[in-house]
Amino acid sequence: MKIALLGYGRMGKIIERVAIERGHSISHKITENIENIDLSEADVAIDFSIPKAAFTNIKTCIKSQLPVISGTTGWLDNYEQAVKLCEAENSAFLYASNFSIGVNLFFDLNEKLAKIMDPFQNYSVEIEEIHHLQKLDAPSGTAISLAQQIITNSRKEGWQLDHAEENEIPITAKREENVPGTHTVSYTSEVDSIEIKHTAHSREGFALGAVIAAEWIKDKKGVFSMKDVLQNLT
Ligand SMILES: NC(=O)C1=CN([C@@H]2O[C@H](COP(=O)(O)OP(=O)(O)OC[C@H]3O[C@@H](n4cnc5c(N)ncnc54)[C@H](O)[C@@H]3O)[C@@H](O)[C@H]2O)C=CC1
Ligand SMILES: O=C(O)C1=N[C@H](C(=O)O)C[C@H](O)C1
Repeated sequence: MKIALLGYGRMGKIIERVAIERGHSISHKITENIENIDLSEADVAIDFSIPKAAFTNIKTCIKSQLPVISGTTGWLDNYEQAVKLCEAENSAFLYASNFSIGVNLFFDLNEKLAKIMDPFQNYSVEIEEIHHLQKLDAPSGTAISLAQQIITNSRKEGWQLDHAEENEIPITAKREENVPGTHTVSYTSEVDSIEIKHTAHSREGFALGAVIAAEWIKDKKGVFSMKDVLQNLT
């Protein structure tokens, strides 16, 4: 499979190595605007770029009938538009705030825990994410996914960075040198705390999940999530 890498930074370079190890080749290594680039040689595009470029990259691929997966975070205001365009063009698109298989298992745990905890209103829930100093967006896309899962499975109605109202989930975003990505969901009462935590030890897991998702979407049409990919792995 020939892969167009939209974004060739920290993630793009690791994805290149993982993809080659799995027998694929890289047709494009793109680090700037793709609108005038011929992508016809590629079988699939993997977008790990920057928040302000992701939507244009995704639109360009959808309009060219090039299946595209995106891991770029911080562009989700335009997500619904990408979904509508993909449906209108009968193309293929998958966004995941986190491609790591471990984080997607953690997402399942988070949904289950939110349901279990909801009747116990003496526990307050909060989310903490820690990432490296170069990260452009806050809170992380993964923290937003965790918050949305809790909202769907509890009485919480929204989330806020730092200061949340009673009916909202507070998210704390910390930036520390060389942290690939750590997420904690905690429920605290006066007498105790319950926590679930995912710690990425490197970026390998994100990259492997992205290549697996790209292999999976290659011959499909539609809008997908990592849940669709994982259903077919087990
Ligand atoms: N979903 C997931 O599993 C993960 C998501 N991420 C997200 O992926 C994105 C990229 O992360 P990193 O590789 O660490 O960032 P990075 O800053 O190392 O790389 C970004 C790359 O995008 C390029 N770029 C800039 N404008 C572009 C354009 N118009 N089109 C294509 N490329 C362009 C830059 O030249 C650079 O090569 C971030 O949004 C990050 O939050 C990161 C890790 C895992
Ligand atoms: O920017 C990163 O590095 C990461 N971004 C993603 C996010 O915003 O959740 C995923 C991962 O945590 C690494």
